Formats: sequence, C-alpha cells, structure tokens
Amino acid sequence: MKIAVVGTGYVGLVTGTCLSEIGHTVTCIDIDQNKINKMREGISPIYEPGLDELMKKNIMENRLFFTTDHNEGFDNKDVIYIAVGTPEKEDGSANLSFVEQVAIDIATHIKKDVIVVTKSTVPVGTNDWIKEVILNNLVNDVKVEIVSNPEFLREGSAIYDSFNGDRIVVGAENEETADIIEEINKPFGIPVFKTDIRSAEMIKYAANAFLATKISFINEISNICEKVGANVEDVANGMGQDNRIGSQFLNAGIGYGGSCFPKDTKALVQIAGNVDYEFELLKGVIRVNQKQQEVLLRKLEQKFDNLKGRKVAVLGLAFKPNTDDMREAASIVITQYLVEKGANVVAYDPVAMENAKQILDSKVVYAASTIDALKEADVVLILTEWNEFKDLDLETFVKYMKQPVIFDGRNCFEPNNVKKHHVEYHSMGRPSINNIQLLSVK
Ligand SMILES: NC(=O)C1=CN([C@@H]2O[C@H](COP(=O)(O)OP(=O)(O)OC[C@H]3O[C@@H](n4cnc5c(N)ncnc54)[C@H](O)[C@@H]3O)[C@@H](O)[C@H]2O)C=CC1
Ligand SMILES: O=C(O)[C@H]1O[C@H](OP(=O)(O)OP(=O)(O)OC[C@H]2O[C@@H](n3ccc(=O)[nH]c3=O)[C@H](O)[C@@H]2O)[C@H](O)[C@@H](O)[C@@H]1O
Repeated sequence: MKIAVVGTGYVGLVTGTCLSEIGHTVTCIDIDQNKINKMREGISPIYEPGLDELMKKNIMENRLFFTTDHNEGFDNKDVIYIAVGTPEKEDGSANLSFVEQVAIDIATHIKKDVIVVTKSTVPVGTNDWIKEVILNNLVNDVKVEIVSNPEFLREGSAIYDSFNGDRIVVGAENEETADIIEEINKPFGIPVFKTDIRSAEMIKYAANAFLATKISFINEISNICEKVGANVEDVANGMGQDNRIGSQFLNAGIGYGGSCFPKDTKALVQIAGNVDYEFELLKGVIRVNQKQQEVLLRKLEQKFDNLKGRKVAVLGLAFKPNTDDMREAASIVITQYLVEKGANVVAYDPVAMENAKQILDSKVVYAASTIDALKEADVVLILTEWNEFKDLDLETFVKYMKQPVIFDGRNCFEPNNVKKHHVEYHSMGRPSINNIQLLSVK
C-alpha cells in the first residue's frame, strides 16, 4: 500500500516507520522543515530507543520518505493517516485546530479516492466532522472514507508496542474499509478489533482514563499505607495477582504525567460534560493526581523547616524513564516549588535536560552526572526511575552528599537493602528508614 502520514510527533513518526518496516511505502509529512531535514538523514527528533536504526534501515531500502510538501506527500496515496497533536485547551477540551488544518490540506490536494485514518486522539464525533470538513473543501471529484484507528503505544517502548500491542482498534464506516485497514496491519500479527467509529474514538479515552484511574487508586492506597504501617508494593502485588485486577499500572509514585493521561482525562470530563454528564469518578482521579505530584514536597516540609540556601539534588526530570519528554512531568511542579522556597536546585536527567531547560525555572542548575548533582547536597529527590538511578550503590549517597537524606518518589530501592546503609530514606507507601543522626535537620 502507498501511505501518507501527516504529523511526525511520537505517533506519526513511529507509525510511519513501523508501517514501512512491514513493507508499505510511506511518506511522512510535517510542516516543520528542520524536523523533516533531520528525519531524512535518519535522525529522530525525539528520543525513542530503536527508532533511529529502524528509520535509517527503511530510508535506505526506499520505503520511508519525508517531506513538507503536501502535493508530493499525498500524491498517489491509497491511505492517509492523521497523526497531528490534539493538545489541551484552557478549558480542558481538545484543540482540534491542527486536525482541521490537515483535513483542509487533504481536501485541497488529493486527486484520487483515499481512506483517511485518524491516529490522533480525538473526541467522540470528530471523525464524522473530519469527513464533513474534507467534503466541504474538496477540490477534485474523489471519494473519501474515514476510519478511527486510535494509537496505544507508550513513549519509551513505542517500537516494541507497535509490534506487540494487545489489539488494534479499527472503527470504520463499513466492513470493506475496515477490512482494508486490517489487511494493512496484518504483518504486525496483532488482533484487530473492529467496531463503529464513535466506539473506537471512545475506546481510546476510556482506556487512558481507566489506566489513570488505576494509578490514582494505588496512589491513594499508598498514602493510606503510610499512615497504617502497610507496604504498598506488597499490597499492589497481592491485589495484582487477582487476574480480574491485573498487576500492571499499580506502581505508586508521584502521579502520572506525560502528553496523554493528563490531557485525555480532562478531555473526557469535557466530552461527558458536553452531553450533561458529570464524570465524578474521573474528576476525582484528576484531583488525586494533582495532589500526588506534591506529596514528596509535603514530606520534605515535615523534615526541613526551611529550604533556603540548601542544595537539593533532583535525579530524573522526564515524566517517565526512556524518554526525553517533559510534558506534564511532576518535576515541573516540584522544582518550581523548591526554587520558590529559595533552595539551590541541581538537577540531572540522562536525556531530558535539553528539553527541561526550555521549561523549568532558569534558577535550576543542571549537573553533568548523578554524582555531580549529589556532591555536597543536603537532600536528594528521585523523580524518575531511570535504571541508572535504580542501579546506584546506596553508598554513593553516603560518599558524596553532605547528609544522605533521600526522598524517593518512584520506589527505586528495596527497603531491606536500604536498611544496610547509613542513609535516611523516605519512599512512597512504605515505612521510612532512618539509619543516621543528622547534625542540623531544621
Ligand atoms: N505521544 C504519545 O505517546 C501518544 C500520542 N497519542 C495521540 O497522538 C496525537 C499526536 O501526538 P504526538 O505524536 O505526541 O504529537 P506532537 O504534538 O508531538 O507532534 C505533532 C506533529 O504534527 C505536526 N503538524 C502540525 N500540523 C501539521 C500539518 N497541518 N501538517 C503536517 N504536520 C503538522 C507538528 O509539526 C508536529 O511535528 C495526539 O492526539 C496524541 O494524543 C496517542 C498515543 C500515544
Ligand atoms: O495515549 C497515549 O499517549 C499513551 O498514554 C500512555 O503512555 P505514556 O504516557 O507514554 O506512558 P505510561 O507508561 O502509560 O506512563 C504514564 C504516566 O503514568 C505513570 N505511571 C505509570 C504506571 C504506573 O504503575 N504508575 C505510574 O505512576 C508514569 O510514571 C507516567 O508518568 C498509555 O500507556 C499508552 O497506552 C497511550 O497510548
């Protein structure tokens, strides 16, 4: 099949690259000329393990192309994927202006019948509207079919997820169109679930909202565990062994971030509100998450009366490991608070520091390594569970910090191991461990 993918963020670039890897000829279109220039060289503008290699391979084998020119990109294509952003508007609803522009671009450039497949996460009813926009702006006499094909990949494991997903959801206007999309995806070897367009659109929001609910649920259990002396990891383990519950997405921490859960949960509240339904449970999930991003700060306040002039090391800035994405990362709220309290914040992240510099307060200083960040620090906060941090010998904290006080927002260390070291250790939903006498705590 000859395919165009419009938008080369995470979803567009990974989708385009993986579709070319399974044998299709794919042209990725973006309006950002710098990005396109890089991608033509096989360099991904985003950090995603394995992506550069796969891009280079398919470019070399003449299956993967990049352009800013819609004429060239849409020329002679059977299927066009829409993968542009649908960011949050001020009221929480999804901003569809990029999608609308693509619909107009398609209408004004296509010269033959096409199937338009929406990968972007869009509110229920959007695909019908996309078709309307295209038909209202069509220049040539061609037929357009619409398909909702939401994406379920996770950043950091996007390539793996594309080849090992649990299902591919296809919401189509009719069976023939659904069959064509199923055929395109056949080499992935993933079950295809076919449904109507509106149900497919809703599946995406419902899935993300449910996963976010699991996280907020375990985070509240974690907060209660701390008060009643239970261990949230054992609780999650014991719960997760019940197949009806499942063990995934029960890691307590400092809340969910990223480009999707925060925006998609708010958008679903809006979608419900538009039909006069108050999604009370999801509103609670969002509130709990906002509070959870600050839990570590409340713990820090109990420990230190005053942070002014103290060196606070921050390990991990990205919203999760294996990505350089800073969107809605807990580190944004946390470092802002620390800076406002007068702390000297020294941060280190293996890959997200360049992006962080565009977002975090200019008073945040960036270290060249973990050890550089820890040197002479009064306290360290661990905000992202990179392996590099999980693999640290706890003696590193003892050796380099002024006082080895650790606030671990991602439960990187085993309490039984921590007990063997002269550190003070606070984590999430587990008893604190204090093996040191501090000289001047307050
Ligand atoms: N980031 C993720 O892990 C996932 C994202 N999604 C959804 O996929 C959609 C895309 O998300 P991201 O890839 O993160 O987006 P992004 O915002 O990072 O990238 C979008 C790209 O589209 C380009 N663009 C905008 N207007 C254009 C136009 N008219 N023609 C050509 N290119 C244009 C931009 O220059 C940008 O490169 C969103 O709806 C998101 O909710 C779904 C699953 C996973
Ligand atoms: O719609 C999307 O964009 C994507 O959103 C999430 O993927 P992603 O945001 O890349 O990352 P996740 O691994 O889901 O993590 C999201 C956030 O939840 C947090 N999290 C995750 C799992 C957990 O048990 N606990 C927890 O706090 C992570 O630290 C992170 O901040 C979904 O997992 C994907 O299926 C979906 O396609």
